[in-house]
Amino acid sequence: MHKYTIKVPSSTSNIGPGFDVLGLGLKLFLTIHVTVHDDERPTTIDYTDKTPKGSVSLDLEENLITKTALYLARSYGTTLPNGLEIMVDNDIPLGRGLGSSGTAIVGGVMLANVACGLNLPKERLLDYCIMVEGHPDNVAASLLGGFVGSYLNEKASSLPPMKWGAENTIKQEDIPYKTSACIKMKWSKAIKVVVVIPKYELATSLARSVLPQQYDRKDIVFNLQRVTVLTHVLGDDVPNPEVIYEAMQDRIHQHYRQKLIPGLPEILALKPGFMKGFIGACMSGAGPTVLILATENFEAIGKKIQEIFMNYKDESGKPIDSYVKVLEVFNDGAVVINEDEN
Ligand SMILES: Nc1ncnc2c1ncn2[C@@H]1O[C@H](COP(=O)(O)OP(=O)(O)OP(=O)(O)O)[C@@H](O)[C@H]1O
Ligand SMILES: N[C@@H](CCO)C(=O)O
Repeated sequence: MHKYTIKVPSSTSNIGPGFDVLGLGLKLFLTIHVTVHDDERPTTIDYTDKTPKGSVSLDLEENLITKTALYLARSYGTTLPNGLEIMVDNDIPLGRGLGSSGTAIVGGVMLANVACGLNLPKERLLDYCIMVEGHPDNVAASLLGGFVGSYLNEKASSLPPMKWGAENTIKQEDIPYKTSACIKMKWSKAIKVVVVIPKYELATSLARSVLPQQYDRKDIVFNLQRVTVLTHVLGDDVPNPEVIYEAMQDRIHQHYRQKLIPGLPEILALKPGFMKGFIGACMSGAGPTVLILATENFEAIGKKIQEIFMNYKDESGKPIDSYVKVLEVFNDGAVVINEDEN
């Protein structure tokens, strides 16, 4: 019997105007403990108490980690072996905009890569992650770590949605190579991330469904200008809050999604100077979590955003409760740690 652990960082994405482009790995992890037994017992997956019972399926064909692993394995003509005892310890809240689905997908490809002895490079694993997730921002940040920008090449963006299950297996040679280009960019050590996480879920699929199919040219140019400037100024050793704040503005997604996140318009309107250390606020991924960039005073800023959320009501008519996390950027991406041979 031997053991190994797969550790995958969560991510935030978009960071304002960088819709489906920008991602940032964060020190909040999905940890997958794998015990490889020497017998042919059926492979199983389970979760620690951090994941509410019933919130995820334990069926290997339904669970996002294991079904992603099966998707990769089957494309290479193999499958997950028997004898695996998988225990998942997840610190990332589901459906909150912290890339939980992206980390599960990355965890799944890393699992198949080790369990099936595929030994594929991360560049190839990313192709599979993008086939599953459909957009590169979260999975690139969780797989590679750090502050990343990605584009999908024409092949990837014109592919039909992938289908689950053995009957829909696609051979690996038919899964496009290099579906995206990813670059890691500098993130200023002076800029910390505060996330305020409402206690309700917002499915990314719903948050994407409210976006328009077409945009005015002026809105596209508005975002292009800002995402270009933003990717540079977030690397400045001495951040300029006024420039970063303006570069964080967006006209592609946040405006259309604010009806799904009560309180968001008031939070997005907060400007540098509203509190010491505050730079700007935006949605984290598809929400409902709010991402705040700040240089100091992190807990106090988070508390103020919590108070704003409390002035609004959720679907049940109750004040919106939330919790605050101050998170460091994680630069190393997903890793496999071999435990001692028993
Ligand atoms: N560790 C996990 N194990 C199994 N399934 C998971 C795991 N993490 C996420 N999922 C699946 O992904 C769903 C959440 O994905 P969704 O894209 O809606 O939100 P998110 O990824 O948390 O937020 P965002 O994509 O905006 O960052 C969960 O409801 C669950 O079905
Ligand atoms: N860019 C994606 C991130 C969600 O994971 C979106 O905003 O829908």
